[in-house]
Amino acid sequence: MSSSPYSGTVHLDEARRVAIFGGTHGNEMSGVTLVNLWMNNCAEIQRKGVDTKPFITNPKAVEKCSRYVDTDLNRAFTPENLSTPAGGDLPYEIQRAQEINRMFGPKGSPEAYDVIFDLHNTTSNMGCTLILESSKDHFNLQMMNYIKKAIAPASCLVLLNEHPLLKYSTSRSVAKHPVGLEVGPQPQGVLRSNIFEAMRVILKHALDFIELFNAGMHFPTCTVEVFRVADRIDYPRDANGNIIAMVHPTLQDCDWEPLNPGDPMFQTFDGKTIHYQGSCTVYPTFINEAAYYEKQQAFVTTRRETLVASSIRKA
Ligand SMILES: CC(=O)N[C@@H](CC(=O)O)C(=O)O
Ligand SMILES: [Zn+2]
Repeated sequence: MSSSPYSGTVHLDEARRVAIFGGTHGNEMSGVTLVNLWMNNCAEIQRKGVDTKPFITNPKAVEKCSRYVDTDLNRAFTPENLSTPAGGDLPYEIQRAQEINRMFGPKGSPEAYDVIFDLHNTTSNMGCTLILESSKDHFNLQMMNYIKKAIAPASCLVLLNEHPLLKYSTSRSVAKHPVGLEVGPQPQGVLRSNIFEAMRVILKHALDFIELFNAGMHFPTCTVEVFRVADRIDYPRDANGNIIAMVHPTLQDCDWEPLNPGDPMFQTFDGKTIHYQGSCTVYPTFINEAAYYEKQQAFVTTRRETLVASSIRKA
C-alpha cells in the first residue's frame, strides 16, 4: 500500500483471488444453498480479472444441518488453533480451520486470498448486514459504499466488529479483506426466498466492485456509516444460570433502532419489565439470535459512527 502525495489516493493490489464461503454454520441455509448452486454453475459469480472460488467450509455441519459438529468454526481461526500440530484427535472444526488456512491463507501472509465473503443467516430481524473487522481497510470501506449505493433504495447496514474483547477469529479472517454477510430473519434450517435473493444481490454488487477496481477504476474518498460493536448483553438469569426473562416485546425485531436509557429491554415470565440502564443511546442488533443462547448473549449494542474511506485505485 502506498499513498500518492498529490491526490491522497491509496494504491492497493488487485483483488484477483476471491472466495465465497457458505456453510461456516451448517444450518444457515441461504449461504449453503447459494454456494452449492455456484459450485455447480459458476457463471453468475465470474467476473473479468477475478478468480472466484465458492467453497463449503463446514461440510459435516451442513450434512447434519447443525451450526457445528464439535465447536464453532467461526471462532476457530485463532493463532493457537492454527499453529497446533495437526492430528486426528483434534476437534473436527479445528482440523477444518487448519485445512482452510492452508487453502486460503495462511492468515496474515502475502499468499492469503485477497477477499473472502462469508455467508451467514441470522434469526434476528437484521435485514442485510455486511460485517467488517477493521475500520482501516479502505478497500472494504469503498466496497461498502459501492454496495450501499448500488442497492438503494433497499438498504444494507455495516456492522463493524473490532472490539478488542468481543472480536472473534472468523473463517473469513484468513483473507486480506474479510467480509461477512449476515442476512435475516431466517430460521435455522429454513430457506426463505426473500433472504436468499437479498444475499444474492449483495454478492453480485460486491463482485462488480472488485471487477471495476481490478479494471483500474478510481474510487474517490467517501464516508461510510457503520455500527460499531460496543457491548454484549446477556439474558437475566437466576443463580443456577437459567434464563428468567425474554427480550421485551417492544425491543423484539427492532434491530438497529435506537435503545435509550430507561427503555424496556427484557420481560420476566411474571410480566415485569427490565429497563436498559446504559448511559447513552445504543443501536441493538442480533436481537434474540437463536445461536447466541449458548453464548450467553441476548443482543449486542452498537454505536453509530461515520468513517472516512480514502480514495483508492489499483497499484
Ligand atoms: C448468527 C451468526 O452465526 N452470526 C455470525 C456473525 C459473524 O459472522 O461475524 C457468528 O456469530 O459467527
Ligand atoms: Zn452464522
